[in-house]
Amino acid sequence: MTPADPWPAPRPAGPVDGTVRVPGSKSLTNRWLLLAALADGPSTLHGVLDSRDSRLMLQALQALGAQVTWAGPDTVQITPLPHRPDVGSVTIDCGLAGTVMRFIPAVAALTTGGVTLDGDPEARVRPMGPVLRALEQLGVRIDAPESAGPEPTTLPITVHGTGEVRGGRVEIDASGSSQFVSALLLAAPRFAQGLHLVHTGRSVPSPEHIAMTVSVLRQAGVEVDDSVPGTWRVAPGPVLVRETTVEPDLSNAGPFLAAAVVTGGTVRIPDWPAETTQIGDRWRQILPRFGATVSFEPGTESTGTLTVTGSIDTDGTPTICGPGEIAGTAELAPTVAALCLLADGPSSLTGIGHLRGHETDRLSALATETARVGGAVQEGTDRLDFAPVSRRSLKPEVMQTYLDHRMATFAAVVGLAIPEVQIQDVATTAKTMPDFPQMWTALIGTAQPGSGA
Ligand SMILES: O=C(O)C1=C[C@@H](OP(=O)(O)O)[C@@H](O)[C@H](O)C1
Ligand SMILES: C=C(OP(=O)(O)O)C(=O)O
Repeated sequence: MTPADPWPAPRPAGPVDGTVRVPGSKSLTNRWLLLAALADGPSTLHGVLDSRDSRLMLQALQALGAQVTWAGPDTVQITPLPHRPDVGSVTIDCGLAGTVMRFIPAVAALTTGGVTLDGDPEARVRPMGPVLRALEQLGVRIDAPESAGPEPTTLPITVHGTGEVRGGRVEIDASGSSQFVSALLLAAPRFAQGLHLVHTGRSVPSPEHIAMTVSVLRQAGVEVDDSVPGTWRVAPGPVLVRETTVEPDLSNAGPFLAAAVVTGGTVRIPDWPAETTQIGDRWRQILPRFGATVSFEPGTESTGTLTVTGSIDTDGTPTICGPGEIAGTAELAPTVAALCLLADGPSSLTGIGHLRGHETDRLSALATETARVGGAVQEGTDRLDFAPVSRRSLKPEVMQTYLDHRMATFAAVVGLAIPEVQIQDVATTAKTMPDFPQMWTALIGTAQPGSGA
């Protein structure tokens, strides 16, 4: 069902009390799909996310010669790319998916033909230079329209694969995105000499996502040495996926957990992995800083239920502590920012400059939307500093989402505390969570009248 546009953000009648099953992780889905396409035999993946980004990844891998069958709503069977497939001249739509536009060029280099990658207009400003320069250092020819100059840094590009990538040592500056590193590591077992990747810049953002890449490669039997900080060595060799299950998306669990904090209610997320490389596991440390109680109850051997309960004042009003400084939240930043906007004390999100290269310039978008509803924030080059304002002074507005799924969920969390907020283009959440409007409405519907948000 197409949601209304603008969409009236549901307002809870009191504290929410619900259990939310979140779909598969975007980052794990797209890594497993890619590895299955490079594997030595067919694979079956369970818990696969069905969203715009994962469909784009599947279509890209199919264009490069993989065979894909949906065997259930979240189960996909994949027959890998043949050896050196001749794909002719193909165009791949990357949409606005960082994982597709950054991860696919190295896979395209393993085919023969001309593979053109393009995407949404907003994708054409997302940085990709370091991935392209690295592939060139490894002997891959890449070209782009003349207007892009001799060293293209953005879409559209064409990869002219020869069916083989030499591999070996390569240096890149990955301070703009961890995806530059992940992109090269994921295809590296199929490079003739494997890969010795050295990062030369400032720190790499989202280190959790690189740890995730290393972890999935190891689970697929690939030898990876990450013992030297800023350096990764991947041995050439077979990729063995066979059968695996994707964990739920803990980043996308964030807005639902935040609803417990904002309303002083309780939200449970089942199937939470006991151990994970997902950055969303940091909710366990982040949410207590806003006054919430977080508990984990083991269920199966490897998963349990995460429960978050927001804090309530003596007079029954939900309270959100000002957490002070929170560093390096990466893709969690928009949800954390919504809590900072509503918090009773000051807070700063630091080390998030690279969010300017996400689906939109998220620092600027978060600052603009915070100010739109009457929140107080200062935008720095790589930080946001929030000052507390009274909830009563916040204004109902139509919040803009900039084609960014996490700006839509940011607005939904803010909309819990301000009557009559509307969200422009909530459907943009289809990038990673197509059912968000229904799931959100169902959770907010669990709120019972009483002390309210
Ligand atoms: O590899 C991945 O799956 C991702 C890496 C991160 O990118 P950045 O390092 O650009 O933040 C993250 O923010 C993005 O949502 C997904
Ligand atoms: C930055 C994000 O996505 P992408 O994979 O497109 O980089 C995100 O989901 O927050």
